[in-house]
Amino acid sequence: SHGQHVEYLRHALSEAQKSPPKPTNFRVGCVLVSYRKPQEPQILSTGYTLELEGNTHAEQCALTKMDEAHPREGGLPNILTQGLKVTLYTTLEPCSKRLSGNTPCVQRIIDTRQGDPEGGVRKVVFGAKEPNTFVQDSQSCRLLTEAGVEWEYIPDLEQEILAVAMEGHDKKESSGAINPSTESSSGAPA
Ligand SMILES: Nc1nc(=O)c(N)c(NC[C@H](O)[C@H](O)[C@H](O)COP(=O)(O)O)[nH]1
Ligand SMILES: [Zn+2]
Repeated sequence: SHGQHVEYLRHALSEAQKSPPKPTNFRVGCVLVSYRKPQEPQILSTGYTLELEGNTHAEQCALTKMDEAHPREGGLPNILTQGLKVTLYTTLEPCSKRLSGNTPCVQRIIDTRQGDPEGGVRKVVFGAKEPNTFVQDSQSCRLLTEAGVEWEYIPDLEQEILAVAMEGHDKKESSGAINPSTESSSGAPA
């Protein structure tokens, strides 16, 4: 339900807050949730940007941690079985291009579905579109749809999500900022 989606996006946002601010990426949080029991969804894994060693993304960390927690089950396609009915929550739309050239998270999400079309990550819920700071015109949603992965954009927390995501970016004076010297001299309330 919408309320559940917002609840898990808020959980993902609390994960994003753990990420060290950097000007070269966004601070993102991710939560993997199983809806095997629709009335009692279960958190399977969480991740945040740079949580794991290297230049890692939040979704990448949540998926890798899930894989590493089940070392003898032969990889995510076998771990994320269709019975688990997995939804991946991420504060920011998953990437489909990374300036570093590392594997985009959309590819990592699609790769969890090898073989069993009902398995792997079945749905992605995100709380904000990727700002055009690094890459423009994200193809992520089209790629997910083409791969049979449902997705849903829930904008309820978008402003908070973007503020956290861009914490490490230099704060340019926003073009619309009211500069006191341009205020009317009358000082009368506008
Ligand atoms: N969904 C998402 N989760 C993240 O954890 C993260 N950091 C980004 N960020 C997207 C942004 O487009 C890339 O961070 C830049 O393109 C730089 O690429 P690298 O991150 O250095 O590979 N996006
Ligand atoms: Zn990514």
